[in-house]
Amino acid sequence: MKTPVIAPSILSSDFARLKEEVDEVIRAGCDWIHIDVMDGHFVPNLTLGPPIVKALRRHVEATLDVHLMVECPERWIPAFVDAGADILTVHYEATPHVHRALQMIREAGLKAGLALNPGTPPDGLSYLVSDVDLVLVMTVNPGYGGQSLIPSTLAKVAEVRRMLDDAGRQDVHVEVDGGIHAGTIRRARSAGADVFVAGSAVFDELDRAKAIEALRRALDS
Ligand SMILES: O=C(CO)[C@@H](O)[C@H](O)COP(=O)(O)O
Ligand SMILES: [Co+2]
Repeated sequence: MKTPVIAPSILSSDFARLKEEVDEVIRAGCDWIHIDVMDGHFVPNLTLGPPIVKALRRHVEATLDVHLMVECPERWIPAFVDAGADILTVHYEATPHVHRALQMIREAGLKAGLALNPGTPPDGLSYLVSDVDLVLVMTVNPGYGGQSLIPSTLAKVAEVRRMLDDAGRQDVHVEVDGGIHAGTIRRARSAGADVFVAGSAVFDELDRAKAIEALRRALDS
């Protein structure tokens, strides 16, 4: 089983103090930072773009795990590559050319992620198992932090892990995203996830190191 990774999502951080916020979770031992890019079309919220990723890249060594909740993500891949993203995850539902989008990410030398909304069956993954380095299973409907995990998505986590292992892709990360906190992380781990996005569970707390430690303890419980 892959070593668990906690990836704090900056969506719930104080954007006016972003560098300090990110430094704080890195000091607490996190080496992935989850960055939610929303365009107000694919999801009903608007967040940030390549300049913020570029600014963070100048200051942090952490893995920048960029979650593109945007229509036609293939249009944005070059800009986020130039900005310094390490992982670019595109939504299966966001383009008719998802295979091409994944190819573009890899051709640029980055890790390619495929995201599945709660209502999307994992069947399409069977045609893409060779083209992904990460599968992000949305455990909430995308667009906002602080939502509750949708229990039915955990069966999909297990199905995705099984599909990847059956295809000999044990190397591919399975990331869960949305509603992950000390009360849900263990179930997500048991279902087969190894990367755990945590936004409000970390940044809504005053003591982030304590919040991250609580997630780690819950993982081991
Ligand atoms: O992509 C998204 C939301 O669309 C997530 O990355 C959220 O940022 C997770 O927030 P929490 O549910 O952990 O508060
Ligand atoms: Co996300």
